[in-house]
Amino acid sequence: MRLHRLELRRIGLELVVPFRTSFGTELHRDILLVHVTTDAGDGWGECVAMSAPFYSPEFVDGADLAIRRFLWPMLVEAGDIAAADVATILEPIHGHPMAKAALEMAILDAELRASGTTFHQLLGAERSVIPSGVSVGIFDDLDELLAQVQGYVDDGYARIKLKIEPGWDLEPVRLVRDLIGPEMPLQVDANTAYTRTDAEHLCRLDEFDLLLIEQPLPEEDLLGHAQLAERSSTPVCLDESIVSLQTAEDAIEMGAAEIVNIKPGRVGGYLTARRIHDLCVARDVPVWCGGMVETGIGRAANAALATMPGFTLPGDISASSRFYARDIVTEPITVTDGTVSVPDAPGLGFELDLEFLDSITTSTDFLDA
Ligand SMILES: CC(=O)N[C@@H](Cc1ccc2ccccc2c1)C(=O)O
Ligand SMILES: [Mg+2]
Repeated sequence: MRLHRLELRRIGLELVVPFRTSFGTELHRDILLVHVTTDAGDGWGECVAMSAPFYSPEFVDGADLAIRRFLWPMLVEAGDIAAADVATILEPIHGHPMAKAALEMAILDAELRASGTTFHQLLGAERSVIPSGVSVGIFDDLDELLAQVQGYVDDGYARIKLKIEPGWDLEPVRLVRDLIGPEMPLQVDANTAYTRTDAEHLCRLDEFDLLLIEQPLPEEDLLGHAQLAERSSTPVCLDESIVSLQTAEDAIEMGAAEIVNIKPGRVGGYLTARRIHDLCVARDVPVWCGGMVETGIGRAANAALATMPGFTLPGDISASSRFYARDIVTEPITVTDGTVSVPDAPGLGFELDLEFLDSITTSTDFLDA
């Protein structure tokens, strides 16, 4: 297809509850959406970069500039392209996976809509519902945490994930395990907050029968994660460390990743995410779909991806209402009996509520091919 125009649209959304992790507290999302117009129709993508580089090196203003200065001109220069070509065309640019993923997403959405295909049909997936997990932040006090967790249990989520950090780990996990009982799946996510010297302390989480411990150490520390995996009976799962197919392969080879959290934005796009899924299936490594507090655009695409067979663990594809009072799509994602129904609209699986979208738009800019 031939690219005609790119719209860079920034929107602002308040979170229904502050979302606190080991790297900070989010109250508001400043989100970059990309809208591509082509000779075959148009498509939308969502950039999952946060406002500041506390989760990974990218941030929304940087992604915006990388798209304007480098990524969009390279795609235009390439002429007649398909979504499957985007990652290769953008290969010369180091990093910026979330910016790249947003553009690939928009082109993929346009391609799928033009052919009347849904994303999960393209992926060849059999499932039409997926188990839904929820990510629970850090709170000022334990009572608030337990009230929030009880609410999600009542909502019927299939799995609880707790954010932890030094000073907020063993006790909250113990209390939540007592609250939800021994059967309910429970896992933790440290977002790189610990160091290798915390290994013995982290092994004390083994008593709570967790599904996994997610990214306890810094993203560069594959060896440290492999050493922890040796000592801990709780499987080690990587998130921030897995930035490409290569790092996924190396992490698995080193024993640093017993489970992988797949996030299309973090690895440069949905098509690379699919390849990482295929690698993990070949290596018998369970995967699940992580979340980046997406709008219904990313949420729909993630739900389709999570229908693939290797996604054997509940992901962080929660209901839109977990984070937002109102979503920008006409069919917000909802959770019923612990599952999300995979959207079956053509394209990535959403239609935009353009009136609401316009009401929360903070800037719009157009780049012609
Ligand atoms: C659902 C979940 O825990 N996501 C990330 C961390 C995270 C947390 C907060 C965020 C706020 C704004 C944008 C991205 C964010 C990502 C994770 O798995 O590590
Ligand atoms: Mg994580």
